Amino acid sequence: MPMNRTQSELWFKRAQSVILGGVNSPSRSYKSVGGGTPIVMAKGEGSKFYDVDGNVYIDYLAAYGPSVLGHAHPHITQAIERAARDGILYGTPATSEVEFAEQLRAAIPDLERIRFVNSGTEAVMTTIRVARAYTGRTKIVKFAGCYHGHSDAMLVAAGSGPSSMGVPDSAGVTPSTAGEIITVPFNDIPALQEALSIHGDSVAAVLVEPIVGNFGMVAPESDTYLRQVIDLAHNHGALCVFDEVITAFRFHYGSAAQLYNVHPDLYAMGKIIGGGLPIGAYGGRKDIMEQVAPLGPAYQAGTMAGNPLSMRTGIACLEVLRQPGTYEGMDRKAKRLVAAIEAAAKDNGVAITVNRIGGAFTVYFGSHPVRNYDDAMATDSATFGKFFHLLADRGIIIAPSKYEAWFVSAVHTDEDIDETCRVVADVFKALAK
Ligand SMILES: Cc1ncc(COP(=O)(O)O)c(C=O)c1O
Ligand SMILES: NCC(=O)CCC(=O)O
Repeated sequence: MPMNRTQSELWFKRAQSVILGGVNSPSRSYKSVGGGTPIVMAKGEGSKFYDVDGNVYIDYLAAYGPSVLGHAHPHITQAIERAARDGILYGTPATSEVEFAEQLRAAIPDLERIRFVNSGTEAVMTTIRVARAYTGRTKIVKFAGCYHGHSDAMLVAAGSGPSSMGVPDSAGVTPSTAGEIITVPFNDIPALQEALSIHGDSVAAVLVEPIVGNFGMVAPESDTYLRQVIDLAHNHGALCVFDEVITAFRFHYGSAAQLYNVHPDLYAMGKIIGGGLPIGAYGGRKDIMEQVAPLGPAYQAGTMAGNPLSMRTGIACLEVLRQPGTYEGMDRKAKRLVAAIEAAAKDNGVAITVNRIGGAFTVYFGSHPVRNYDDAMATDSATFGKFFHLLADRGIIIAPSKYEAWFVSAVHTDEDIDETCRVVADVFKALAK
């Protein structure tokens, strides 16, 4: 029995007549999966989504990362209720921002000083400004296919949504802004060396997703890669900024930098640390952060920055993530799911490559290893599109793009995984037909 999606169709039609493209973020459209009407959700509870037609789905989209505790987690809901009773926005200093910053620094000691903002975009955008202020230089080295939000400078060779929409280099970005960005392939030290040997004197920062999440999940190829990236930046008088918007608190209670035992100068964060509420944060070395007003000459501000609602929800999220076994559970469940995906693909003669890091993974259609953006682009988009729709029609939600990840959350049950394994077996059978 095909799912009835009549109400989704009606709502999406209504959406398109008032919201541009029917979506508030292009990634939510089905443009890169062969089209179709995006499913309109009515409710989330635990690991499940309920759409406006009453269909139930298991959610591996996790709102593109933040929903590490699933939907309506009681501890999060309670924190929101309590915070709402105390007033959600002060425009003054408040205790919650101090407590939250202390907890983040306790987990990631490199965050000597922190600032809260409202999105990952803002966090990265500001680290760039701070790096420029500190070094007196203008250029930024980024890695092709990494996505760092939608600030002008970051829309050069951007993976994720921009790539999925066919606009990795956005219109509306001035040539002078784009000209400040130097792009090199990920996992390629000689290319970085070459770029820095040409432009090194004018580079303010090398900016990297330490574990990439935006041309799918791609880890550094060697344990020393990130150390080499940082050392090369420093050898040329540049800073190194880690964009940990996806990775912070994703794989363990802390940063990706800690997994590789390295220390970037600045970090950008977002997503998980807000427990589902809007948030971004940046921080790092005290002498660098002191560039920012009121202590220094670089400006960054925000009416909503550090609002008690996001702070107290973030604190509540960290409280749950600290519970023993949380990350082991996500890793174990994702491992089991990936094994089932690989077995189903093999049984049906469908060539796939899966990159998994802990509870996050990407299924690429192709047999070649995916270690950079070019490799990800070379995977089969049409088959991914079919895969996406076959899953959705059987009650499994993942991101509608081959450049994103499945996120197993702390609240996916073993039964969810069992059910997903069954669906996946069926989906690969259908793909092979
Ligand atoms: C690595 C990375 N940096 C920055 C961003 C931008 O964050 P936001 O969408 O909260 O602005 C994202 C995701 O969107 C991301 O994946
Ligand atoms: N990994 C990329 C994103 O999380 C982007 C979400 C969005 O643009 O809606």
